[in-house]
Amino acid sequence: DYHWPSPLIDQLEGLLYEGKQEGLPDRVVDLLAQLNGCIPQDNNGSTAAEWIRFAYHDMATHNIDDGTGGLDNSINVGGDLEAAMFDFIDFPNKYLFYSDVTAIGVVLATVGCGGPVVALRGGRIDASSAGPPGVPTPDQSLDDFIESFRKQGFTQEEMIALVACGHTVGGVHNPDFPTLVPPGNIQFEDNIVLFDGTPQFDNAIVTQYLDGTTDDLLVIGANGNSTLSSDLRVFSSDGNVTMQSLASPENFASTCATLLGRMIDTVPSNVTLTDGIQPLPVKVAGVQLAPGQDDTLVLNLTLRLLSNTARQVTLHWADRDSTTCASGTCSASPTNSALVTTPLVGALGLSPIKYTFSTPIADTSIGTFWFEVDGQVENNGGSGYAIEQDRVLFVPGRSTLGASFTIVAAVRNDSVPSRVYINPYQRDTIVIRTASVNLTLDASIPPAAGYNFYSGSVFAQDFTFDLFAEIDGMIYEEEFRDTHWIPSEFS
Ligand code: HEM
Repeated sequence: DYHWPSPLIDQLEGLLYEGKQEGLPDRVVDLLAQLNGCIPQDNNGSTAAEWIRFAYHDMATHNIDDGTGGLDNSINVGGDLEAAMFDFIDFPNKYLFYSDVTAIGVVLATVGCGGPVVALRGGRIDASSAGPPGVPTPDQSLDDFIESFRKQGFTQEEMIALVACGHTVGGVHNPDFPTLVPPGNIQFEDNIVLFDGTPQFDNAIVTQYLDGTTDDLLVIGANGNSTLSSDLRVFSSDGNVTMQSLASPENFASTCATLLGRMIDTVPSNVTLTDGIQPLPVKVAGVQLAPGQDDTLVLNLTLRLLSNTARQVTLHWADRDSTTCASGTCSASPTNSALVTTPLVGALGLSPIKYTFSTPIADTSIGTFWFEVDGQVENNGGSGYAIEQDRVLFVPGRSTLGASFTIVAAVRNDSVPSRVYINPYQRDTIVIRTASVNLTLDASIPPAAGYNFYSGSVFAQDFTFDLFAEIDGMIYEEEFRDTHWIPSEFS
């Protein structure tokens, strides 16, 4: 029973399977670019390692005895140093909680570094208060580690494996552990010593430990001092039985997929996660109806199919106020198609194709659309895909970003709105909801296709937004528009 995906699943699925960037912090988006997030930048570590460690630290507040804590973003409320990952408290956008974004970070970091596919569920809820301290520190005893991991829900063997899975990426940084790592000599660089000889997510952390070639400073310590040798205490705690089993790359990959999955699914007992998020077989995104450059409306959208074989794809639509197109006689072909390639779809053996449509609509307006794929109708389970309203529309083709930051909206000219405005969500390394911005009638753009144009300036370059018009006491809305749709800037 498939409908338009819910915003949450749409967001998570879109990010996972398409590399869609809507509304997500650049630090997540970084992970989408193959390996960019995996290779340490200068000597400052890698984004992938940061996410995996951050997620573990957030989750480490879980207490299996009373069901409290877990992956709930309490790390950002508690003022932990790690909070630099999201350095203010706000929602990335109105659909996603930070803790789901953190879970995505783990999935993308792992697969982006060549590791296994960790299953993702959605539905985490961000905490509003700090959790108890729970993160192990390297000077603690083995008994303390075993008790910490028991509280987090892991056995001793699972502890050994989970630490190995985490410490296959990243390393020890000079500013944090100056007794282990000397300072670098380049300004603004940390100096980092990787836990193993490869930045990738592989079992070199295990094999180098077993064969005695490890550079892991949490194993070898510094100057014969083993106070901070937590990895040594953990890895050797069962006589190396677990580490030996992880010397098999296949076992390492499958164990890490399971344990990292459990790590990100560790949530307070009152939170219920969704089922595992799978790629939708048919996915429609970026739907935008808007007046074009002449006197017609243009429908823009993308259709993503999972199959990697090129298909015959046709878009059909039915008009909003008449029946001229009702039987599907109004149709168009894609203007473009492209393979979707991300580390995740690659690891899953998928190579989806995304079809782009940009179609002038000769008739008044449209109400629904659907597709024909190799002669088969794809109509969203029978209902078609609805254009909910056409009274207020974002006009990417007339909006400009850069010097003027102008967002243009079209409002049907059979009414006068009392207010047209947007709520922007700025996307940077952080994502922040900024104040509403009013759009006012813009006389410099002549009316077209039955619409008047409204515009307003936003002092941000890169954001998503919701667009509203108040007309005769009703509020009409276009949700989740994206400055990336503005062709002059982002084509
Ligand atoms: C006994 C438990 C653990 C201890 C004592 C421990 C300790 C440490 C220490 C001292 C560092 C170096 C941090 C720095 O220099 O800033 C580190 C880094 C790291 N830890 Fe752990 N850790 C433990 C468990 C875990 C677990 C379970 C994970 C995830 C599954 C994990 C993931 C990481 C990652 C990815 C880094 C590298 C971060 C970077 O390079 O920026 N750790 N850990």
